[in-house]
Amino acid sequence: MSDEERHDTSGDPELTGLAKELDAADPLAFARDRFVVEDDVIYLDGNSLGALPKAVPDRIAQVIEHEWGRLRIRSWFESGWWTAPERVGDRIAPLLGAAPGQVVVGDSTSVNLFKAVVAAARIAQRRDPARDELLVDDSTFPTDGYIAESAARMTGCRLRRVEPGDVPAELGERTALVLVNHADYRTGRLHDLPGITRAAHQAGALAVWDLCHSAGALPVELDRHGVDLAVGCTYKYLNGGPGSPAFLYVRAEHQPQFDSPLPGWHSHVEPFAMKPEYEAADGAVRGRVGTPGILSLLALEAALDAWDGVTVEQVRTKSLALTDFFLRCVTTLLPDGVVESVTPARHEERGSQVSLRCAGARKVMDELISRGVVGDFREPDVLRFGFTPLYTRYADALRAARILAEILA
Ligand SMILES: Cc1ncc(COP(=O)(O)O)c(C=O)c1O
Ligand SMILES: Nc1c(O)cccc1C(=O)C[C@H](N)C(=O)O
Repeated sequence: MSDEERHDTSGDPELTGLAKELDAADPLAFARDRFVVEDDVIYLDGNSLGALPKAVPDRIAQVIEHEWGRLRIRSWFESGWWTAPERVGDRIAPLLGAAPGQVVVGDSTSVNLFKAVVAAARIAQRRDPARDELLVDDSTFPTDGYIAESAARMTGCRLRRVEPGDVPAELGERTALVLVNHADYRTGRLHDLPGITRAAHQAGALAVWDLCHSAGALPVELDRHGVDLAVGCTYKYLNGGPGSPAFLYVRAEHQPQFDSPLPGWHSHVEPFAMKPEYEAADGAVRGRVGTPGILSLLALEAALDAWDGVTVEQVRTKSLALTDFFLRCVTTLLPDGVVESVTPARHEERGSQVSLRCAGARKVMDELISRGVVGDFREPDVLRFGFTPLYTRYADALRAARILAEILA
């Protein structure tokens, strides 16, 4: 008898058998070994901070000892530090459905949001000076709203918060841009990126997307859907580490008009000429500002090795299967009515997390964490469980649901 069966106190051996079958047939099972994960902790918080990829510590030790310790200043060019923002951008690009040369990595998501929103407003206003309205997702992660508010003031616009589903109806001839979170951080709802982008274009506006909760979790297909600008963090499903640099996507056709509100010297056409006059470089480089945090950037680059031989389509298939299975376990094992899923059941509307509303959610999450199930609590009453297909097993989903059932029994 296996450990799992011996501990099968749920009275539901069917779920145990199913988890075992699903794990045995999982084409991504091999990827778990690429991460530092323990068998006695179920980590369902990769949508906040991804687990540590095993390739990172050795690579960072080498960068510190050799590139920084010995080569020192020479590493900017001899070790490829200078071009790392574009190089790492091109590593991430296929996961976003972007052709090379459109993604640059550096700064935080908040800073990239600022660049993207101001630059998009400037592009829209250059086409039509009467465009003075920014539409922002009213359920957005707060930083986007704060930044957009400031960007609106800077560009002489006014900000209007609208529900993502209402964006098509709310667009008008004064709309400069819409800014929407692809997946809602609280509920895990996936918004209609192709439809909202299309509607924005039909109204003559630009579409800017925050991909923090979708990059590395599902196919985004930025080029195919005509997205204008996008940003996202790399410390969630891309596992780049705490504070790892964010990415900025500027569609190739907009790059010549991309007028950065933060035109630092790393975005200059001739940075080492050190001229007083600013002249923007071409291409994705234009999205850079100043000296990037090289250790974090190179940690992210090493972390991306965890994707070798893995497609984002495979990740999406497993993510939906994992979240379906977790929801089934929750429905089967928990007493009726103690939790309510606020994550859409329809696959087209679901990101890679399950959020359950529950009375006393904060205390329940504390208890889950003390019993080795790490998710997080989000105001006001949400238990949030993120599923990272590269290292999460179906058996983990089942065990998490069982422990939740024990707590809520
Ligand atoms: C949708 C979204 N945008 C932005 C951020 C954060 O931005 P930053 O990395 O600048 O803190 C987060 C998470 O922290 C997020 O979930
Ligand atoms: N970015 C974070 C941070 O700097 C500290 C703690 C948590 C985070 C997060 O990523 C929060 C996350 N974006 C969320 O969706 O809630």
